[in-house]
Amino acid sequence: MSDILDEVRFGVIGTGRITRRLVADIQSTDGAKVTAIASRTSERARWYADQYGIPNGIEGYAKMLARDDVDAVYISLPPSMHGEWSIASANAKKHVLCEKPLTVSLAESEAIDQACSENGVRWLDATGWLHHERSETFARWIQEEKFGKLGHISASVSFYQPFQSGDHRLDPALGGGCVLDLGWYAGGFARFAAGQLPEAVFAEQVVIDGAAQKLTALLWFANNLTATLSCGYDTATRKWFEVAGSESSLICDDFTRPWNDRPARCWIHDAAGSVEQHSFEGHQERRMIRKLIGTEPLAALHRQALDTQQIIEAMQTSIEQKTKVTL
Ligand SMILES: NC(=O)C1=CN([C@@H]2O[C@H](COP(=O)(O)OP(=O)(O)OC[C@H]3O[C@@H](n4cnc5c(N)ncnc54)[C@H](OP(=O)(O)O)[C@@H]3O)[C@@H](O)[C@H]2O)C=CC1
Ligand SMILES: O=C1CO[C@H](CO)[C@@H](O)[C@@H]1O
Repeated sequence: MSDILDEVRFGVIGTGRITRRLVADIQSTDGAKVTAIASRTSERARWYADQYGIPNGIEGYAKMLARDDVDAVYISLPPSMHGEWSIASANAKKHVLCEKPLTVSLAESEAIDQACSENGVRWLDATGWLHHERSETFARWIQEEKFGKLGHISASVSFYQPFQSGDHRLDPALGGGCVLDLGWYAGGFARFAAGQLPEAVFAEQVVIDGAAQKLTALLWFANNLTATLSCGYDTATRKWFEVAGSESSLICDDFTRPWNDRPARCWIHDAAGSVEQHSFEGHQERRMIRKLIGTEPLAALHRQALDTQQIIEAMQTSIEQKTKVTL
């Protein structure tokens, strides 16, 4: 029996920067295709559909959800709109692939999980790196204690962003700011490597032009495992992740979305000074889409997403109250 449904037809909501990448990823995934794209305006919907070879360009997101030729929805909107449209998609009996960050609060993320479960549809957040073969290998290595006893995790995620006016990343009302936008990657990696929620979190942000543009955080896990997170929009692409153990340390670069035309790398440094390089081929987004439209349980990925949302919420509380927050 195939682990993939015969053919899953995706509708896309939103026509932003990342959409064209994911549309191409869906179109090139076995068992998936894009049948419709919805925009706030008919002009943009039609232009986008023509440009990217999508059969239907639709004005208004709700109309997409009423279509019979859509089985799953990819939601590519500013973060404050993720909850509303994911839940509406689930209630319309469509599977949900929602961009990161899943939502702007743990309660809203849990509501997506509940709506999908009540409607018998599947959901994933579009956090591509989790699905790369490299990440799955890290999880196995950590499980096998390849690095010895874990002592520290470090995650740095930054992009140099010369913002254009109106960018949702600068608008707190749209879920903007790097605590959610980039903290999702860094906090998510810490949760992934630790395999659990932290016991406590302390975070600080730097606000520039009305939005958080830098984030620094400390996380404390059980058994004296600690993590440091550093995110920002003010330095050139910096996507380093490190897992340090009693015997060796794992370092990897280009973490969030390794380009498809070059291998994803990592290095293991041991106490004697030797360095081992590993390379992984593979297309993380296609693997992610196949998991969504497949039949394997997604509970562990849901837990990862909900825990990441909880870490972000704890960081937001810590920033607001200027105190260490216990989870
Ligand atoms: N997985 C990844 O690697 C990446 C993920 N992302 C995530 O994808 C999502 C979208 O980001 P990005 O593509 O940069 O966003 P854009 O600003 O480029 O696009 C967002 C789209 O949302 C729609 N929209 C609806 N209401 C609003 C509003 N009030 N303001 C702005 N746009 C609105 C618009 O589509 P329309 O007008 O057609 O309806 C717009 O094109 C975010 O959650 C972001 O975090 C971003 C980059 C990479
Ligand atoms: O997820 C993301 C990765 O790339 C961007 C930089 O262009 C981020 O801001 C974004 O939201």
